[in-house]
Amino acid sequence: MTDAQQVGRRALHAPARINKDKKKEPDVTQDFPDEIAHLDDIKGKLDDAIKQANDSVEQFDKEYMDTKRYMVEHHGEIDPHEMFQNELALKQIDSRGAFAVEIRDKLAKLLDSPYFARIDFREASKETPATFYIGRFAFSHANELLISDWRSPIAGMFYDCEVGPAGYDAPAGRIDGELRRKRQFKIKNGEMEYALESSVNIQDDILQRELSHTSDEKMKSIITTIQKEQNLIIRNEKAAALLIQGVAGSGKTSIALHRIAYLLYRFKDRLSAKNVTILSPNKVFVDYISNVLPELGEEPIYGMSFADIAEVQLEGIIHFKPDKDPLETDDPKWAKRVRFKSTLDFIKLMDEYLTRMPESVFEPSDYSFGRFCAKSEWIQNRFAAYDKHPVKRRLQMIADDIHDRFETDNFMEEPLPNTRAVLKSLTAMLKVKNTLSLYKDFYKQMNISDKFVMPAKKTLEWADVYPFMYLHAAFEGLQESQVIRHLVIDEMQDYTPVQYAVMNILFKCQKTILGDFGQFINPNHLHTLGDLRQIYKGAELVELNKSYRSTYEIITFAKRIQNVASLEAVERHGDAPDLIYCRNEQEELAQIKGKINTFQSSENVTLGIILKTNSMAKALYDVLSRNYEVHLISPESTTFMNGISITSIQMSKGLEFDEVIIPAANNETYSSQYDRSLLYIACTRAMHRLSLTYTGELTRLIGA
Ligand SMILES: Nc1ncnc2c1ncn2[C@@H]1O[C@H](COP(=O)(O)OP(=O)(O)OP(=O)(O)O)[C@@H](O)[C@H]1O
Repeated sequence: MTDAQQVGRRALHAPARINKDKKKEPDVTQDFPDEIAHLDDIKGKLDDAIKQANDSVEQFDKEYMDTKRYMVEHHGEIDPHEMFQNELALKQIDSRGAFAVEIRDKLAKLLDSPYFARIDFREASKETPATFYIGRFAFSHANELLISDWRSPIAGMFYDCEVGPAGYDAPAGRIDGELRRKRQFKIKNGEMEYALESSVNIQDDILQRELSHTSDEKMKSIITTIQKEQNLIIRNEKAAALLIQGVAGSGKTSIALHRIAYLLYRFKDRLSAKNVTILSPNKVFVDYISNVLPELGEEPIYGMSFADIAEVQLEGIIHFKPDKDPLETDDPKWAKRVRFKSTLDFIKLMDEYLTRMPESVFEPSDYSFGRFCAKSEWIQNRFAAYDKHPVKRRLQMIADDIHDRFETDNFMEEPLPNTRAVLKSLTAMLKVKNTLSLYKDFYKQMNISDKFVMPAKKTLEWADVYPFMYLHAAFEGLQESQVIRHLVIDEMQDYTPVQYAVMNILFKCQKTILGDFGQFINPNHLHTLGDLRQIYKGAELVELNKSYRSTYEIITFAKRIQNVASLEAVERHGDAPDLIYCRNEQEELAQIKGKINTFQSSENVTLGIILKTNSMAKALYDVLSRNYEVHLISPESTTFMNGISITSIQMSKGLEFDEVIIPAANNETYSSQYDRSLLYIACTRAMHRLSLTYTGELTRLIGA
């Protein structure tokens, strides 16, 4: 921070963990008496509003009970019409009551912390500035807007602009002017903890203060400290597909969720939480992020995995095996098959096959019924005309056409075949009857039969599931989603081009796709960010290079493992990572137990013990659970909990812990280039403290 900036700000209550030099702490009441008075005023008005909201909730309750009682007491006497009217009334009271409860709950949350910022903005056309307080939700009282929602256009200036010339895009057009003042507050339990006047964009020390907190059980909202580059992503309304490549801890997941909250607010008339879904790596992660949207006053969104989608699409068509853990599967032929199907070239191969497929599988002949006839050339022409549709749907459309044509010609009212009978005859003209035969044919035609192996009858291995769906889309068609209007794909680097190709068929909607190609988890995936950009040609790509999660020391250490040149740490300091040599495994276990004991007596809330594989995690869990209360996060787990978690690197993706221990950090366990990425992921899960224990030689992946 420059001297000028230092002068431009007055910290009224220096953040506890940051300001280590013991300056006299400023007094909030003395330095900002106007803000204390304003807060009291707002609290009074919120109290009023809460009372009114309570009255209205009680009123709806009473109305509901009265109507219900009336219906019960006059059950035999009420005619069906009146009964229907009463039931309708009940439903309406119920939904209005639920709305009143929602308002009351929002007000109660506001009372705890009504706002976190104030901006004074003078529009160019006006003489005096207007004051806006910015909070989690908007609040109006007696027709006066007292708090603006953080997502409102005007609030955008708080994140984007410094004091001086500023402006924002209002629904009616651009409004320019001057930002005269920017203040930030921390209000907790209705009390002002600190206030800060600032001439710089979001204060670093407030950010640091937020980051230096110990973790919560679930991911939390970051509206008070959203950074300018993050705000740009959150408020991007236009991009049909937004690709966010961000280093570990850069806030990708957090921003994606805030973006959803923003879009739900901005397009409330056409977008609701049920129109949004997030594709994420596992159920623990879905649980971990589940609080963010409710905290922002929105309904939670639905989370699903690629396997969930495949199950829905392939039900009754074919079975499939779950993906194998590449770290625990020693099968080079399988690995080769998986690698082969993980590239953009593989889609190109499928596309090459698909351009010829319709004509090669359908060989029409004349279709006749009595004196009626549809010539093969005519059928062929109709088939070509419907080339935007899957093969089997085309046949359905031709069957309709034939039926219509015969009916038009049928002036003698002779008996005619129904469409189903016509379709049956047309289907008989197909050389391939189902997608499985087609899928096999693809491998045969392309001379790659060795790349397709079925683990059991009518069962695909995981690497074939999405390629199969891709062909199925062209042959029979997939069930495209009409409900989903925004799709979020997290951990984008984990999915192959063909999986994206299928997603694009299923979800023709706006997409936020985020991840980090520096955090590769699957050694058998060969695709790159460049491939993804080829798939999403018109997409906007945003890169985030600043890591907010971990201390400077942890990030500097992680860079010794994987030298991501662009990776930048925030200036938040902590202990240097601890590298602990142990003579043997018993000693290593004793060291881990020592670290657990220290953790238990510290103020930290979460400790992650992260091992390379799921089976290593299970083995350590079996030992430690004899003496400690520990949670195992395995692929079957569904929830994230405070306390001590033992898990694999694969399962730790997307999660974070106050403290992380990485056992077995030796050459034997971590040696390949691929292990580099794994170790990097494990280290960057730590927020405040990191320890690595090892026997033998320390992994050589940790550079100087
Ligand atoms: N502007 C911010 N203000 C406060 N905290 C932030 C900010 N941006 C990110 N964070 C915090 O940084 C941490 C990492 O965020 P998040 O998990 O969204 O990052 P990510 O990029 O998805 O990480 P990874 O890829 O490593 O899983 C979270 O604790 C989040 O709250």
